[in-house]
Parts: sequence; structure tokens; C-alpha cells
Amino acid sequence: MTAKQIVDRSLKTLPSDLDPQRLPRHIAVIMDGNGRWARRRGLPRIMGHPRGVDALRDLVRCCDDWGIKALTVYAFSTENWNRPQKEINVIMMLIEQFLRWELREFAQRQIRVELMGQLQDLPESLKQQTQRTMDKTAENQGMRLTVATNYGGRQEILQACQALAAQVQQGTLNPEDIDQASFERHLYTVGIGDPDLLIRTSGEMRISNFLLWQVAYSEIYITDKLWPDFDRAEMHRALWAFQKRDRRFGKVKPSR
Ligand SMILES: CC(C)=CCC/C(C)=C/CC/C(C)=C/COP(=O)(O)OP(=O)(O)O
Ligand SMILES: C=C(C)CCOP(=O)(O)OP(=O)(O)O
Ligand SMILES: [Mg+2]
Repeated sequence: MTAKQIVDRSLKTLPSDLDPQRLPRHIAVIMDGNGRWARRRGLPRIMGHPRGVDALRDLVRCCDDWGIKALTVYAFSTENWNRPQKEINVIMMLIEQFLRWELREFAQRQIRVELMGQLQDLPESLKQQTQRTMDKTAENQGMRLTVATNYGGRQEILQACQALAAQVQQGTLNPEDIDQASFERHLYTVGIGDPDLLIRTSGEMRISNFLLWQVAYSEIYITDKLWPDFDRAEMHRALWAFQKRDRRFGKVKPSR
């Protein structure tokens, strides 16, 4: 075996200092910093987004190789419509290409892909590709990849409230019976659950309207790396940091 093959193989397996029994089941990622990555190279900021897709492709492979069960990535927020139209078009085109070009790999790896957000407001061709990709991967039994597109946490919570209010109005639900479980059944993440680990790149210390309800007890890992520079070494650091955390969920440890 050549040195390169040895390195390639070692990257494919979970690093030996990580405990496979204590991996986060669900990881969510705010892929931030594409614009700054391009500007730092003297390029127009939209040139960062294709590099962002490359980083996403490798993250999907990495999570699948290392045994992560669910990955949710933030591709376009409800607030991102306020960007220049040219940049919006580039991001929409890249998401559509990603959903089309990766289909073969999704099949090989048995990855089930879904989009979440206000999908009805996306461009027609992206909506069609979304449907095709979701249909073609619906039966896959491996990792679940969810791409948050035209997603806003506040909007998600509001639409859950509207759905519950409609049931109350129809007389099929008592307001007193609304609890966390019934509320969560109306969130996009139904069936995937809350992220155990939330990663944000590019050093910003904020949530930016991502998974507001679901991150209540997520561990948060923020790196200064810009999204296009995010790689397996950084993922290794994020998982290592996660495994060092003491997740208490408001309780105290029995010995304390
Ligand atoms: C699913 C898929 C194929 C996605 C397409 C590519 C991709 C990674 C899109 C994310 C878009 C976005 C708003 C990134 C944040 O960087 P930024 O533009 O906010 O960068 P900045 O903070 O440096 O300005
Ligand atoms: C990664 C995505 C899709 C949205 C969050 O990044 P933004 O760049 O839009 O967030 P802010 O820094 O403006 O809060
Ligand atoms: Mg940004």
C-alpha cells in the first residue's frame, strides 16, 4: 500500500481517540463564511459558495464514514432572501446541482435526503429536483441528510402553532393537551429529533434563526475556520470536544 492509500484509508475510519459509543447521533451545521473565504482571496464573495459545496460533500462522506446517523445543514435562511439577487441565484443553482449530481453517491451510501423549510417558495426547477431527490432516496436506510433551505426557526415555530390552532378550531384538540411532544410533531425535524451537536463555522457566536426549538440542549461547537476550509481534521476536533462535554440536561451528577 502506498503512503497516500494509508492516509486515505485512515481518514475513512473514525479516529481511534474517539469513542464510537458516544458519538452525537444528530449533528447540525451552520455552514458560515463562504463570502469571507472568497473575499480573503480577492475574489467576488459568490465564488466562495461552490467551495462551500465541496466542503459539504466531504462532510456528508465523513459523517457517513464515521457512523453519524443524522446530519442537518443550513443552506439558505428565510433572511438570506435579502442578499443580492445574483448571489441568491447562485446558491439556488448550487443546491439544485448538489441534489442532482450526488444522487448516485446517495444511492451507494444509502443516504436518505430531505429538504426542510418553506419549500413552496423555492424556484420551480429546485422544487422539482427536491421532489425527485426525496423520492429517489426515501427508502434508503442509512444516514439522514436534511438540507435546511428557505428555513427559519421562528417561521417553523409559527407554522407549528398555526397547525395546532387549526386543530383547536376544528374541535379535534384541547388547548390543555398541547405538550412538547404534540408540538414537536409539527416541526420539520419530526422523526430526526434534536441535534446533539451544533457546529458553526467562521467564529460568529450566534444561532441565526436555526433550529431555535431543537437546540435547547445541544452542545455547541464554534470554530474560526471558514466553511470552505472545514475538513475532517476540524470535524475530529468538534467530535473530540463533544466527547469531553458533561451533558447534564439540568440534572446533577449522582455523586455531587
Ligand atoms: C446544500 C448546498 C449545496 C448548499 C450550497 C452552498 C452553501 C454551503 C450554501 C450556504 C449559503 C450561505 C448563506 C453560507 C454562509 O456563508 P456566507 O455567504 O454568509 O459567508 P460570509 O458570512 O463570510 O459572508
Ligand atoms: C448558513 C446559513 C445558510 C445562514 C446563516 O448564515 P448568515 O451569514 O446568513 O447569518 P448571519 O451571520 O447574517 O447571522
Ligand atoms: Mg454569513
